Amino acid sequence: MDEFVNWLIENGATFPKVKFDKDEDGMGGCYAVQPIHPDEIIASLPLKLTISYKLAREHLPMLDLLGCRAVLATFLAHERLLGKSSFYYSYINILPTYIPTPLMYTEQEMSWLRGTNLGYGVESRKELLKKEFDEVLKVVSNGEFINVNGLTWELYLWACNIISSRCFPNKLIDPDDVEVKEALFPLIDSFNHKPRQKITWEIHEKNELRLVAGNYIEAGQQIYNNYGAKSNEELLVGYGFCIPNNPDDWVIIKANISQDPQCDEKLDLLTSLELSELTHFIKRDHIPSALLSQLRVLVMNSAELIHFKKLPESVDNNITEPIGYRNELAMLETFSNLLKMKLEVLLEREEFVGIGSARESETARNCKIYIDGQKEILTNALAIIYSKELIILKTALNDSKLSRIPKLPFVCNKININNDYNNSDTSFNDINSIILAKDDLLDSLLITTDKVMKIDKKFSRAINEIFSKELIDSEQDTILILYLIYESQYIEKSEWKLFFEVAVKYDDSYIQQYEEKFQELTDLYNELQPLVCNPDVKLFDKDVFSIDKLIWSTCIFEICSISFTNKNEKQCFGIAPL
Ligand SMILES: C[S@@+](CC[C@H](N)C(=O)[O-])C[C@H]1O[C@@H](n2cnc3c(N)ncnc32)[C@H](O)[C@@H]1O
Repeated sequence: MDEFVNWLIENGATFPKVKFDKDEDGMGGCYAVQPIHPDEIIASLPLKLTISYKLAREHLPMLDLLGCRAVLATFLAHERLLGKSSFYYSYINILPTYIPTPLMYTEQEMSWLRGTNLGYGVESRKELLKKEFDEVLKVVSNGEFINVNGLTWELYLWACNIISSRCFPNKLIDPDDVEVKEALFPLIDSFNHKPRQKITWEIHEKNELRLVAGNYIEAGQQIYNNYGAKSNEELLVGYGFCIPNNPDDWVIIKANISQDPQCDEKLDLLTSLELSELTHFIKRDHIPSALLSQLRVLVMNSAELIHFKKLPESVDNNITEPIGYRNELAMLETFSNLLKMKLEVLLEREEFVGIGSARESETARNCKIYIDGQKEILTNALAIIYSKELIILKTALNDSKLSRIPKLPFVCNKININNDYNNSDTSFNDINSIILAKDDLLDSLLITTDKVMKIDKKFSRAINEIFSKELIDSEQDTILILYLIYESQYIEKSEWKLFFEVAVKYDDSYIQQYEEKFQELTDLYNELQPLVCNPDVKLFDKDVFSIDKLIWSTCIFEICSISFTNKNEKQCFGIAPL
């Protein structure tokens, strides 16, 4: 370390109140030897000591066609091979020889990341680097500048890890730099990271990089840098460590639309709404509103899609707000299922087995911090979504009690949601009680097979005659389609009188499109007709169960139904009657 300090001082670096030391775990860092005041320069480095991309390229012109990282990594590896004859020897000599990023993990260590986002990405990242290294080798083997035999994959990987764990943006010294490039600043890279630490990096008179304190630092305290608002995933990949309860942590969520039969149409709509970015970052207390907006489009049924696209570009089609109860409930259900799936994979992981060495226990510690953070963010997000679901269900029930039934299809009807909806917090801590409350509200609001079979004995008897017990579960959609026809005969007495009044009058271009499904529905009609009109079953008289009625009820079902998971984890269908 002394040699490094001398090299810095000889070359004009200043850091009068800084001492290099190790903490109780042996990690190197910088400590204040005297109090440091806000705005005081902690350290300054003459830019001639920078290892920049530009410098590396000047020394390695044969790598012209390769990217920034490849050039910088090759330069660093080359300087390390030069040993004492390198100008940077004193600096390279203090660099860690092992940086615990997942790129260096053994198979056993990698197994601890199984099921996480990182677990999927590391191998492909390594392959990419290996290809890049092969390219470098191909190019340098023709020149004399580089000690090709010494340039091993292990050395190249080390250089890549040094760059990811110590680099600063090249933009600092080259503001016109349009690409994202990196540069190494000896000394300035000796400070450890603390999230939200107040500190600034300043270029002085184009020849000096200064680290300036943002707050008071007592003598003896560690002086921290701020590597930026980095998640644990970024910190682990780039730097090989994680921060417990990292306030800048996130979980990455990618909306998957490829299976949707209306994928192209929805992607076009998302593009026109400037919502085509499918990758989102969920934070501890924040779900990006763009993700909710995007999911509203992705869960649209055909009727909602057609009607939404027809709306004039006005406040009416503001997708940043709920566009209808069905759509919103479907969106929240889809989102909560996505979160649950991600969470379950993490909860089902095996515990960290096979920890032997100190290195392994350090890796396991970091992996655990990362995974615990992911679990916590997912659980919080789930709680936020459930609380939104409760609000929307309560509002819907209230509207239904006040007979505020809008026109079909239920899309872009103004929903009066209070401000809590967008600011829903996670102040409750018992997720199970919220699931039960949600289930009760869903049960009160929706028309489900369980419910109609309970309240209508005649219908229930007939359905039990037609369908076996197992089929009643798997054919919930058919049963509800039959129920729509059945109940439309008794509108006056119906519990959902207002809904049926609106539904029987529904006849617009959308229902006409259903004529295209005529053949498919005729087949269904021919299959059902002998069963439902059977005099022993007595569900329908022959004249009631017509093909037109089946077209109408199938259409209403598709417009109004949602699929949801009840408290017993059973997948159910329900008709949202508003
Ligand atoms: C730019 S260096 C910082 C100074 C460093 N300790 C060194 O090796 O000179 C970045 C490395 O320091 C360590 N580091 C920085 N901040 C840390 C933190 N808050 N917790 C744990 N390790 C940290 C990590 O190993 C990281 O790869």
